[in-house]
Amino acid sequence: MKVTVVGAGAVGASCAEYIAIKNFASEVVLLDIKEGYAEGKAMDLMQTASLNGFDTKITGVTNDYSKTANSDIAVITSGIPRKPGMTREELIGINAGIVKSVASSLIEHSPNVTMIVVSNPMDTMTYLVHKTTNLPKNKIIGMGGALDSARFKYRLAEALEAPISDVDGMVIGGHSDVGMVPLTSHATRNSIKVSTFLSEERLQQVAEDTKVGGATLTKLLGTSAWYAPGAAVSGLVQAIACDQKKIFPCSTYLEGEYDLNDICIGVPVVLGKDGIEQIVDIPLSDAEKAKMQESAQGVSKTNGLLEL
Ligand SMILES: NC(=O)c1ccc[n+]([C@@H]2O[C@H](COP(=O)([O-])OP(=O)(O)OC[C@H]3O[C@@H](n4cnc5c(N)ncnc54)[C@H](O)[C@@H]3O)[C@@H](O)[C@H]2O)c1
Repeated sequence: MKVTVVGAGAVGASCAEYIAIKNFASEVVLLDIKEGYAEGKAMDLMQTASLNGFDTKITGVTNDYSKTANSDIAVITSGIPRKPGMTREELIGINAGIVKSVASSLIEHSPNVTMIVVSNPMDTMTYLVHKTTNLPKNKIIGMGGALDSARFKYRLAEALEAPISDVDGMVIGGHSDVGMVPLTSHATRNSIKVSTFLSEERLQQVAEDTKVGGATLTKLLGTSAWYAPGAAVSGLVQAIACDQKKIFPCSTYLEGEYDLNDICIGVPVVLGKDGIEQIVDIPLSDAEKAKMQESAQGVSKTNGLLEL
């Protein structure tokens, strides 16, 4: 199993590290445009192999796509992250050009690759890959909901004063501060609806804290976060590489599901060896349906800024 990660910055390197530590891939290629940067990150990570007990071979390359040839899975993290006060949508001008050219270079050397898009604004970047490549839709996956759901579970556990392993919940919709739809009515603590333990006001607070989870960290760190994003990507890569058939909310191209068309947005999907193997249409309340439609309008507006 060969995995390429484009962008050896904060998220790319964290993602490569988690993939390696989970020890399911034979090879990870880190690629960056900055001379020597990916080579340095790869060497540093390889020097943790004997300490962390993994055999995955990590190599770093400067913009040499021939070294990525025949990758099974490729992750795109290249591009600029947001700074405090910025929205993800503001990154579109620079990141669209980067994502388009990176996707095309990857496919040139790995025509059967499954692509995971991370660069922001992620739903629009996933749509861009869908519109500008000939990859089938099941092989184009946007990562946002897996991270947002992890943040949701963190906030739920905090409110419940319960261990995170006792909590389950999912965030669908667009990967933006206003577009996320945390499914509070579906969230559970060990199969019991969280509304049994938390007031409606507290649940609303959990949802709001989840939606601004990225912005909260960007303010604290001065740039966007990387540990949880890297871990979330590694979870998707593992589900595909190991044919796990796990359900994650991912951005995928919709053709009528959730009453949406011609858009990539976060919905629950089954991930296995064929990438997105099923889109799971779950019943939503009227309020959740309305939030999903509103979220989709926001994503479509950003998609409208693309020069396709
Ligand atoms: N989808 C999500 O949930 C999520 C979460 C966190 C961050 N992000 C996004 O991921 C992206 C990366 O964030 P980061 O914190 O790792 O940023 P970073 O600046 O640390 O790393 C980005 C890397 O991309 C490289 N790069 C730029 N242009 C390139 C090109 N054409 N080819 C190859 N490499 C190139 C840069 O040299 C840099 O090393 C940002 O757009 C950020 O907003 C998304």
